[in-house]
Parts: sequence; C-alpha cells; structure tokens
Amino acid sequence: MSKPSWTERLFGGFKKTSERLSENLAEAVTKAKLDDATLDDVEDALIMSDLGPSAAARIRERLKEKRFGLEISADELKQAVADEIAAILRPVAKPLEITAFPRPQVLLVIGVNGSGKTTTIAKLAHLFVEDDYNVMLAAGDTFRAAAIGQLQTWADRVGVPIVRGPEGGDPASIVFDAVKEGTEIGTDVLIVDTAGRLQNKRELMDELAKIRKVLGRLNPEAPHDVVLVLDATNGQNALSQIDVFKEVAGVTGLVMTKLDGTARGGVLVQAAEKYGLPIHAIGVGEKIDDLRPFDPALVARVIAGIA
Ligand SMILES: Nc1nc2c(ncn2[C@@H]2O[C@H](COP(=O)(O)OP(=O)(O)OP(=O)(O)O)[C@@H](O)[C@H]2O)c(=O)[nH]1
Repeated sequence: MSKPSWTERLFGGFKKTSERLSENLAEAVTKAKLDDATLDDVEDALIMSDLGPSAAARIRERLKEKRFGLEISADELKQAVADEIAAILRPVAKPLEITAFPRPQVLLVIGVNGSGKTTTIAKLAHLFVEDDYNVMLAAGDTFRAAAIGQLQTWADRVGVPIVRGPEGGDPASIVFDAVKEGTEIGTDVLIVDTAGRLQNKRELMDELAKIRKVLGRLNPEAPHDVVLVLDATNGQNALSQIDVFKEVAGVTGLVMTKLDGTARGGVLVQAAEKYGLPIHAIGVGEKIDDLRPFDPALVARVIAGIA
C-alpha cells in the first residue's frame, strides 16, 4: 500500500474533531431555510467543538449576514462554516521564515513538559533541512538529563549538530556556545530547547531573561522567534498556557501538536481568534514528517468535516 499523502494524514489526524463538528452541524439543519433557531444550533455546535464562544458568535453573525432566510443544505452549511473558519485562520497562518542577518536565526522553543516540545524541535529541524538550511540544536533544557539525551537522539536522527552541556548546566552558557559555534560553521537556524517549567514562573522568567541577555550580547536581534508549543488535547488549558507564556516569555508564535486523536482541534480556531498570534505549524503525529506549515483553507475544511 502506498504511503498516505499529507492531506490524507491531515484528514485522518483531525478525524475526531471533524466528525464531531460535522455531526453537530448536520443535526442543526432540520429546516430548509436558515432561521434564528438553526443559527442558535450552529453556534452551539461550534462551541461544543471547542471553537469558543467568541469565534462561534462571529461565525453565526457572518452566516446570518450572508444567508439568513435562504435555503441551505447540510453540505452548504458545512462549506459556509469552513469559509468562516478559514477567514479566522488566514491572518495568523505564518510559516517560520529564515530571514535573519547575520545568521544564525535563533528560535527559542518553549512549552510545558509533555507538550511535544522536543519532538516539535526535531520536526522543525527536519523541515528546515529539507529546505536546505544548515540547522543546529541547543539543549537548553538542562533540568533533566533525559531531555538532553532525547534531543541528542533526535539530532542524530535528523543529522544535525547539537550543542549540549551537563545536567543542571547553565542554559544561557549553552546558548552562548551554540551561537558562537553556529556562527563559525555557517548555521542558518539555531533551535534552542528550553525547560518550560511553568510551575515556577519566576524561575522560568529569570532563566529566559538570562538567555536573552547573553544572546543580545552576540546579536541584539536574537532570539528572533519565541515559539510556544501547545498540546491540543489539553483544550482550554492549552489556551491558558498562551496567557501565561505570553506574559512570561514574549511568545511570537505557536505550534499546536497532537491534533491527531483529539476531538478538540477546534481550540486552534479559538487560539487564532482570541490571541491573533502567528500559527507556524501543526503536529498530527509522532513521526518526523508529521509537522507541516499551517494551511488555513485546508485546516478549515478538515475541521468542518469536508472531505
Ligand atoms: N500523537 C501525537 N503525539 C505527539 C505529537 N507531538 C509529540 N507527540 C508525542 O508526545 C510525547 C511528548 O513529546 P515530547 O516531544 O517528548 O514532549 P516534551 O514537551 O519535550 O516533553 P518532555 O520531554 O517531558 O519535556 C511523545 O510521546 C511524542 O511522541 C503529535 O503531533 N501527535
């Protein structure tokens, strides 16, 4: 059997989310014409699918403006909802671009333990390597020896160099060494793993501030990107992490992981609507090529359950 295409995997990954919304929308259309009762049901369906009250109300209003009193089938409704979801997602879809000069472009990757941070770093490295960039990793999560080992394994698998220090070592000095070494060997992108311990905001803030200070000495523009990795299966909790990390770490963009196997993919729309932060990519599996740049029209269709 041939390997499924990325689109097929995306549909497969989002299956639970799209089934939920698609069923809820189909149930909403019990009358031929779009009236207030149907719009209420659509709004409820969107909220139940984790799109959040604000995006749901916005989509309801847009549908009302465009279609009120007109005949609409379940399929047309799904398409109309997909169009509105795409309109919310489009402004935030922004792939990570390597534009920094001087190089390397420094990406700090943050997120709570288990969010998929390490895997996402490896997947991003793989994407950049595929685009012919020279990539280096820095093991700035020195809190646990296992985290350093895990990143090393991924670096070997992807075939990129890694700068690491001992467990409990100083992340800022590892990042400093990495930028120096990266500059010498012509690295385009330096991806820095960090210990995203939200349990202690102060410690995390201090650690990131120190990394920034050290980086700033080498290149005032660095870090160029502060990417927050979120686990979609955490639903609303993932969204509250945005609030905290925005305040603590100056997040510049998001990657949402584990959109496969959750019915909560709607949180992606909620995140887009509520925060307006760039969404760089989405993760739909554990394999190295299970991360792709974020395509709003495709994702909107998948969420609305249009094959
Ligand atoms: N299904 C699925 N699993 C994922 C995805 N991304 C990561 N994972 C899995 O989630 C688990 C945690 O991923 P890690 O990358 O180790 O997460 P981390 O945030 O670095 O966590 P720590 O290693 O505990 O700091 C691993 O088993 C990954 O394989 C995804 O998009 N989909």
